[in-house]
Amino acid sequence: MQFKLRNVSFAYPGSQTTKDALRNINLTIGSGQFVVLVGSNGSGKSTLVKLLLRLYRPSNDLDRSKYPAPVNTSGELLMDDQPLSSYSETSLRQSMAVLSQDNTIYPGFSLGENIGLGFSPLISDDKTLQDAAKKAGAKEVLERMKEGANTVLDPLSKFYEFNIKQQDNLHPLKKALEELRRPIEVSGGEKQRIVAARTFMKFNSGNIRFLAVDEPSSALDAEAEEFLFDNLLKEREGKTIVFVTHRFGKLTKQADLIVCMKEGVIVESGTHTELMRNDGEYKKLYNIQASAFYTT
Ligand SMILES: Nc1ncnc2c1ncn2[C@@H]1O[C@H](COP(=O)(O)OP(=O)(O)OP(=O)(O)O)[C@@H](O)[C@H]1O
Repeated sequence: MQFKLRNVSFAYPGSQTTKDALRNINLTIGSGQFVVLVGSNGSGKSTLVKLLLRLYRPSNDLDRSKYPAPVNTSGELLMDDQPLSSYSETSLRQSMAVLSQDNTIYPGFSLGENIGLGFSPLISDDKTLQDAAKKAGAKEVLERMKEGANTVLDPLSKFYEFNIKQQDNLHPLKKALEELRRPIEVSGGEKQRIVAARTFMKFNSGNIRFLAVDEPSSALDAEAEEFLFDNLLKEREGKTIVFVTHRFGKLTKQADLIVCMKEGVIVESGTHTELMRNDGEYKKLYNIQASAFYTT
């Protein structure tokens, strides 16, 4: 999947900020390229990813008969040389996968189903579920639970008590009720692993041509993060991948293209070696992180 952005500017509807979230973005992402977006907080990385996923659109790219034009947005966004807006929502959702900071576990579904929803035709296929869980580091989470993949964190059930006196703590049904009401808690990092497994499950459709990864690892420990990122890159097989990260080093060194953003504009782009030769923003950010590991 190839993307071309031509003079794309974008402001969030109703935004109170003085500058647009993206300004005059010109960028080509080649088919099968691994692109890493870096830059300081608020520089527009997530907004750019949301435009590629068509969660928002620049106004020239909209069918104006259907949408009122939002202010301050303009430009052209092409996917495989056609306006992104010309593709059906369904075909886009089927060909794109996203892993973001959102770690929603759907209530009423078991952990296994939460993973399986990534590709519902195989939701009951235990081997595929376990494989997806393993690649995301979620296997240990399932193994830790008494009921494994059948664990439901929030069953969305209501329980009523009749004829059990409040003060009768010895009543056997009272104890059973308390057990039923107790929510099952998992940590933020464990939730992120389950959600990541859902993305690996989605790859089973065989239709994914674009993967967007937007800082999904804020709650993961360093080992889990490296394991997840390595496994995501193993799924590359011709997919175009755009990765948003604040961590420099391993990922940026492997990238075909690093796009460095600041205050809504692209300030530099190139490979790690090229950008380290420039005395620009990327080198500055890289050196700040690297200095934390220097010995004094
Ligand atoms: N939903 C929104 N409504 C209004 N303004 C928004 C919204 N989301 C982001 N912004 C603004 O758009 C700008 C770009 O935000 P964006 O989230 O794209 O930055 P980012 O580079 O991904 O930041 P971070 O590294 O902190 O995740 C910021 O000024 C931000 O405040």
